[in-house]
Amino acid sequence: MQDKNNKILVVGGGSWATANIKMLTDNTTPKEIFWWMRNPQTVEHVHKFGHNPNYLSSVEIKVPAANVSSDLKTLIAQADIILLNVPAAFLKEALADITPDDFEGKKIVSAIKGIVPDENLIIGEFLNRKYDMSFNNFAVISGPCHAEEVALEKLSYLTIASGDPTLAADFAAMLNTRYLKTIVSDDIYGTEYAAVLKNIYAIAGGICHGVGYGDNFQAVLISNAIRELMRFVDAVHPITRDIKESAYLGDLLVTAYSQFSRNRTFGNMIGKGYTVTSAQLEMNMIAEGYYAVNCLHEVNKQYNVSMPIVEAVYAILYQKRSPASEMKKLAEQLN
Ligand SMILES: NC(=O)C1=CN([C@@H]2O[C@H](COP(=O)(O)OP(=O)(O)OC[C@H]3O[C@@H](n4cnc5c(N)ncnc54)[C@H](O)[C@@H]3O)[C@@H](O)[C@H]2O)C=CC1
Ligand SMILES: O=C(CO)COP(=O)(O)O
Repeated sequence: MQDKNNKILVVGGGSWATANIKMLTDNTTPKEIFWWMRNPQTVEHVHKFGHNPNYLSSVEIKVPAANVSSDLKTLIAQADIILLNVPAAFLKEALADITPDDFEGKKIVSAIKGIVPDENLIIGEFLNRKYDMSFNNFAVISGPCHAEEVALEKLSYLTIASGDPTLAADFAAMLNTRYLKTIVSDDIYGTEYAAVLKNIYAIAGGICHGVGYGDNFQAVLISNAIRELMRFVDAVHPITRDIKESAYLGDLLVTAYSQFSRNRTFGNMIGKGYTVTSAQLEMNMIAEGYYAVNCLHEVNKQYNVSMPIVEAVYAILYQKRSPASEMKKLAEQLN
């Protein structure tokens, strides 16, 4: 990577941002890392102790204290590449003071797996429409990868998708480590939408578990989910893609089966009878699928793809329908 692109700002203070800081600093390609965290007290804790007190607190933060701050505008001015990593529901709020001029000449990489509420736009589209960002200056990081396993240095694979193959390859080279391998792709839409949908399917899986279905049913649900996902991404962005690749099927599998999955955990609580608010309070982490299903329900009005799993989750979370009876109805439609 040319020197011009070696100043990287990570935006967000959650688990995945912390894991991304670890990957970037464990990788030996020369670079300078900056980190934006919303909360000044958290910044102060990182300055003093070199750990994020709230998420993945065992990870040692090897970023100079002077580069960690809650002043986003100033940090953006210093960076070449901005890695966005706040949940989609809070992205507009995080960027409230940022103008298209602030992003001028910068590359933006999104590690967010969500849709911007109200706008109903995936992150690439949102930045393109609101900040005039070109898809050639944009990349997405996705794939089956839980922050908790990165902290444990368990072998993981990420896909970097961009309109610019050089940006994808250069950013991938900044992440590769002993425990992290990268794959590059040009499918921004498919990669983003697959990541959004798998969160909804993980909620569905969690709800089914919560209401008492077993592993046999879960396997059928997930095999229907990958077909539903394929129908949708093919309708939105019809290019040749192999849905069995890690960024699509792999991401769905990890979220559907891992003990670390936020979305599945959230769904499980809903299935057991928690309200949305009590499940959210109990988690202290964000289940993107909760916000995404509302957006997807809207976006799909334009495409009319058959999405019975998305619709069942929408009915449970937004129309207060009974998880048990919605899942019973859904079960009739699966094969
Ligand atoms: N955790 C993971 O393993 C992975 C997460 N992602 C994606 O990364 C993005 C960030 O998620 P995580 O790091 O998992 O989040 P998290 O659930 O670990 O942390 C929640 C984050 O949301 C912030 N937050 C909570 N309430 C807020 C509010 N009212 N206003 C502004 N910010 C608020 C918190 O400060 C924290 O940074 C999501 O889009 C997620 O889908 C992607 C791959 C893996
Ligand atoms: O996207 C993720 C893993 O690839 C994280 O989301 P979950 O925690 O819901 O699985």
